[in-house]
Amino acid sequence: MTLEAIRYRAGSLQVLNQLLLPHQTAYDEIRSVQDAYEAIKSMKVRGAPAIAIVGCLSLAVELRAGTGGDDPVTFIRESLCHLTSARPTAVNMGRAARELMEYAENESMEKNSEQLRESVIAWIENMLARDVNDNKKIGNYGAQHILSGVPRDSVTILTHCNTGSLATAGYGTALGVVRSLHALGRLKRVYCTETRPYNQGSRLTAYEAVAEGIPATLITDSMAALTMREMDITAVVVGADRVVANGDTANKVGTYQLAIAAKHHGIPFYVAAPSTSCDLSLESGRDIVIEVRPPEELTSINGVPIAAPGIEVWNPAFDVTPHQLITGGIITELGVFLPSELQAALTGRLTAL
Ligand SMILES: CSC[C@@H](O)[C@@H](O)C(=O)COP(=O)(O)O
Repeated sequence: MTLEAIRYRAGSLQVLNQLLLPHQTAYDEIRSVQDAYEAIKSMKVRGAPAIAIVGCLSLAVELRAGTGGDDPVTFIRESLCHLTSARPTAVNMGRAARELMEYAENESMEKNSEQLRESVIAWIENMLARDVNDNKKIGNYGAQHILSGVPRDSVTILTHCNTGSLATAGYGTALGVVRSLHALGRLKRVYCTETRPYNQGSRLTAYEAVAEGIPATLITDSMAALTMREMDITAVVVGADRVVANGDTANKVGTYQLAIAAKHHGIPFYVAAPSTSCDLSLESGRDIVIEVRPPEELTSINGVPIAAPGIEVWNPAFDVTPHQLITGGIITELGVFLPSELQAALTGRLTAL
């Protein structure tokens, strides 16, 4: 079974409503940029690559319907600016916006509005295939790197949040590495953290693992250090929302404490992310804007209150793992790099932000 989180046919876009998973499989129609903005903000769609792809595809849908009239460039600029503001930490939407705007402006110099629309739509549609291809390369590089470090037949991975088909155009990043290990017959088991407060691990990663027959065990976030000590974890592999020039990485809150625990237990800690999640314009993780989400995500589950009424809440959605703790490496579609190697490896390959 292949999970299809994003359904796109020319002019029509549907997203799997991840707020309803794992109990209901329902697709929501995205007819406009505003629909996409709301789906991203409310986390019907989430995961750094998927946010950018759905945002841009919604623009393609509107362009195909003729929105923007004789001045598509202005419409594209305003739409991309709006979409980028939905969730600030992941860099992918901002990067896609920058690249697409540059492309649209260049195209507008020699094409009429209709031709410009067509070429911008084609650029956007290409994002889907590119992301899946990149993820498969990440899966392959990551699996080989992890296996090269161990004499064993099979490995045990611990992962966090959801970084699979539901967070990308398909296959996934950190979960893509797990998929590749499984396809090679070398995965003994993956431990997935529940990932409070939004439960991407228990609702989404567990759903993907069960659907595909990947041997997986769910743990609460507070069991991670114990699992590392007791369950012979070979490597911790997580995704990223933004990897900056020195290798510091913003990812789902809880990643930082996993990296500290992995270091304590001598377990290699990997970040798996496409180069589109890297941002060489920021020098260190201190410069990353961390999204703070509504208190209700902590105080209730599916509308049912679980916390003492009146308690104050702090709900940062992400944390930053310092590069010193990323001991295994950063797995990209271009290869696996130590944090200290990343900037040189990507310079000239990424457009400036
Ligand atoms: C391939 S997804 C990588 C990251 O975006 C993922 O680990 C993560 O932090 C997702 O956070 P979310 O808040 O669910 O969008």
